[in-house]
Amino acid sequence: MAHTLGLNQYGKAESRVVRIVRDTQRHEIRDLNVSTSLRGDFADAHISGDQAAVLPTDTQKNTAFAYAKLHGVTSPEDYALALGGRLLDACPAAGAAQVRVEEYGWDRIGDHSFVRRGGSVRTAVVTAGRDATHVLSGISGLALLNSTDSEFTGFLKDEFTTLAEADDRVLATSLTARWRHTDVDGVDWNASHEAVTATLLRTFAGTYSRALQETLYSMGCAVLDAQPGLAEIRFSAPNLHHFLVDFSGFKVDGLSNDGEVFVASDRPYGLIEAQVTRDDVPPADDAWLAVAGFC
Ligand SMILES: O=c1[nH]c(=O)c2[nH]c(=O)[nH]c2[nH]1
Repeated sequence: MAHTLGLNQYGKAESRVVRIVRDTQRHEIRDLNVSTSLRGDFADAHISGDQAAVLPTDTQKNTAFAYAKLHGVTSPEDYALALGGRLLDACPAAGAAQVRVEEYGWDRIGDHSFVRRGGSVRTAVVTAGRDATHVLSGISGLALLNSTDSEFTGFLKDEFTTLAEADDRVLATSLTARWRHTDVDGVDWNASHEAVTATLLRTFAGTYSRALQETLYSMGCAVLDAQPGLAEIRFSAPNLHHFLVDFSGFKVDGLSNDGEVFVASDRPYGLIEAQVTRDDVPPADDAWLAVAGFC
């Protein structure tokens, strides 16, 4: 039976390219999800298995990261035009290079601190009992990122440890937090939620971090200090790793990566969870019963 190769294209999907511009104290961030596809005369790759015309998807991905530095990212369109042009030049068999970009927006909360636009969800859990009523307010999916002032060093090492000490890294999380109110009468719930969220953002942005653990504890202390009506706060914080892309193998003169281009990894992730309580307030296990996960 005769067969014909029909439409085909190939490329690397969903490279999570994070570009930080850190020429001054005030950093800029562009956070992209980049997919590339090449189309053209790739019949040999499919039919006879000859890959001579194929620019590997791995190379397409590397180019996407390299171009975040070499060309820069002033807009998804401009970056995609540059990357598409380069891929077409690099692969003579291609008749077209398609670059699809999704950009995640971040709003500034400090010189090197950002909160992801949209996405977070406000939560409330009320447990109305015969003797007491408990209110947990909260937020989930609050994505925060510091592009410097974060380190992770001095940790315990054993024969399986390969992690390098990092004295300047990206710290990013998608925070879930719940906080328990001591009093439930006469509370301006909206104002309270706004104030706690503002303290969380301000403390995340303003705290030098030696670990996400330390950052969470600082955020918890700051919230309890600012809000006398709160008994405790609990956090569940994935450590959303941003790995520095290694440009050292690329044959491009002068191309270095000084904390400017990262690959954002979604899994696996560290999961850092902590509770901070006010010393003089009794616990209320009822309030947390059947709240999923750590909080
Ligand atoms: O802030 C961090 N805390 C950890 O416990 C940890 N573990 C790890 O590998 N990286 C990090 N980062």
